[in-house]
Amino acid sequence: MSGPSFRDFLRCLPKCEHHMHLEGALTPHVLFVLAEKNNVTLPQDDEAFKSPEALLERYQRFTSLDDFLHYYYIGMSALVAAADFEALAWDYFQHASSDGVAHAEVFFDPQAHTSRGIKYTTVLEGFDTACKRAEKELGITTILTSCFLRHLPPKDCLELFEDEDLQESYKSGVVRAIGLDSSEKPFPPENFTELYTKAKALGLNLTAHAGEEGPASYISSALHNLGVTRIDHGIKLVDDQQLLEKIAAEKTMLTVCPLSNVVLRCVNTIKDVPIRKLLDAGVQFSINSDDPAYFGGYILDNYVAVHDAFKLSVQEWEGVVRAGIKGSWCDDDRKAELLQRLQHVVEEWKGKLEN
Ligand SMILES: Nc1ncnc2[nH]cnc12
Ligand SMILES: [Zn+2]
Repeated sequence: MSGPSFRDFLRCLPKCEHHMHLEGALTPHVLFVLAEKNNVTLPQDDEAFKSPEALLERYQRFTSLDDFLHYYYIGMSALVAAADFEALAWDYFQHASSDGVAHAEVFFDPQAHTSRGIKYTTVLEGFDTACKRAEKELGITTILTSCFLRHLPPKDCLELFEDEDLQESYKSGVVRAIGLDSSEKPFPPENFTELYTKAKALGLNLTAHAGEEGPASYISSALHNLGVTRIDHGIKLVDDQQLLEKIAAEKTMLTVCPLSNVVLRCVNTIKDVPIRKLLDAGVQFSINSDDPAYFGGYILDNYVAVHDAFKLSVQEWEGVVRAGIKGSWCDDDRKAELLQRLQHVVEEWKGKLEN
């Protein structure tokens, strides 16, 4: 009989997920079911849309971030009713729960829906209902982050940010952060300074994708011009030693997404994700799934892939999970609770894994 595995240990850790796009939980199967229900016509001229199986096979062959985004935006055209958004998010939370996620800070892309005539309030109603259910039934605390699409004109992003429905969602606390995502190059963070200045004035938490495909200078721009308190991806940080030291000293957290980086060809293999370099430099980071339905794995698969490639010790895993808890935007009581749970899990597993 085999003993407990490292995967079991990693599952038991009270993990925080900080980088997950709810629209990225749309599996090919659900996409086809919703397209049929909502009378949405999928592209006829792309063989990949012949069947869910063909689409899944196409997902194994992404060539870049933009190649993925092409499918990601078509996919979400199947989402129409509040119930669709709710079902999508609920499906994610169930996966997150079985992977041992304790706290989830999740992204969504309002412009990808409002641009095709879906009301922001419809999207939010669905996602917020699923978040409340996750808190009640699964004990997962949640934070919603509205992301702005950097390939669109900054003035359009600003206009949507100032829309009455978005402002209401920020002021009521239903949405507590903003982010910046989509095609990274050539859309540098400084294009969005005004948007972030306004979001900061509302007391929102600030983050931005930077240094995924784009250069390390996008990371410093996000920090200096946007005032973000964390960086999504940020793997290009290792190209700038001075910035690496500054981020380590200031304890700015990176939300690293290993399987995503491999599937989108930002790196060749998991071993090329700079996990060891970040650990050695004392940079705080969390490990996340990004778009699990597109990249072949939820959060635990990402943890396991990192473990298989880098063989972190129990103590190192404790440090990664602790950094994720401390870098979360939940309140101090929740953080204290999760830190205590972490200590118990590590105590319990130390003996089991080292014997
Ligand atoms: N990995 C990623 N990078 C940028 N924008 C995204 N939107 C969804 N996933 C993304
Ligand atoms: Zn992302």
